[in-house]
Amino acid sequence: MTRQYRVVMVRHGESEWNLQNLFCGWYDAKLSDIGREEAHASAKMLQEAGLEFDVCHTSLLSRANDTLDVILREIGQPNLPIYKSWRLNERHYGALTGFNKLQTAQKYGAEQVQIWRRSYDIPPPPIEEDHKYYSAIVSNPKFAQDLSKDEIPKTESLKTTLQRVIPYWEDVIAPQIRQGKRVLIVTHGTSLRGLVKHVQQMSDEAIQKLNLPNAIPFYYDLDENLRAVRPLRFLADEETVRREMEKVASIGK
Ligand SMILES: O=C(O)[C@@H](COP(=O)(O)O)OP(=O)(O)O
Repeated sequence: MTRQYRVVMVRHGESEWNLQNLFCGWYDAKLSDIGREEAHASAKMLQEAGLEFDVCHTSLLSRANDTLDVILREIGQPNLPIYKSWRLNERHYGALTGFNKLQTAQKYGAEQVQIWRRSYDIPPPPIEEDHKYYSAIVSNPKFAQDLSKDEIPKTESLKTTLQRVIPYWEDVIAPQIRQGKRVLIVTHGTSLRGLVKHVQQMSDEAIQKLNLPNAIPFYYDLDENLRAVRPLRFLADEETVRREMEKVASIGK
């Protein structure tokens, strides 16, 4: 019989900067109060689906780390091994970091903003040293262990994000899945879209239309080559998923 594996993924709960509709990227925004509640709700969905884990993966950013902590406590697995990597960080939003998405659309046009947000390979303009949030990002001590200041990206598209996410999947996550470990990944919109594209072998065009909601877990059943045997499945009803996806797709209020 062909061996099948499962992997579960969750985008973090709403962050303070999601709430304010700001481009966030590598800025270390905290979870909002709603985001924390969403993390609890997410844990409940995992529990109701009877899912348990052996190991989990997250980025170096608080919004993903704190969502994972809430989930693990709530599902009664607070002591699971947690792997944290910069490779799972959100895409770097370059010079757009800290700007309001709607105001940016009013300035540059909604079409341009959607190109920056969702195109496969067109990155936002790079962040410059005099940018308000440049120092907060390059001086974040969490990044210093793995990256020199010069190695921290200045901007990233989905394509360049994938170039760092996929080696992590192949070298760290995939071997654990093959060993039969039940893996949970809690990270960000773009790093997850990179994983989805890879696992589901989506085209550069198709992935541009996918908007991942905050804190609704989804899973893949994988074949022996760790490719999805069917599209991702969310642990929420279709109407909720559709509504939450639309919220993410919109440039916002
Ligand atoms: O960086 C950001 O602003 C959001 C994604 O924003 P969009 O690409 O959906 O505009 O990332 P996340 O909240 O998943 O960490």
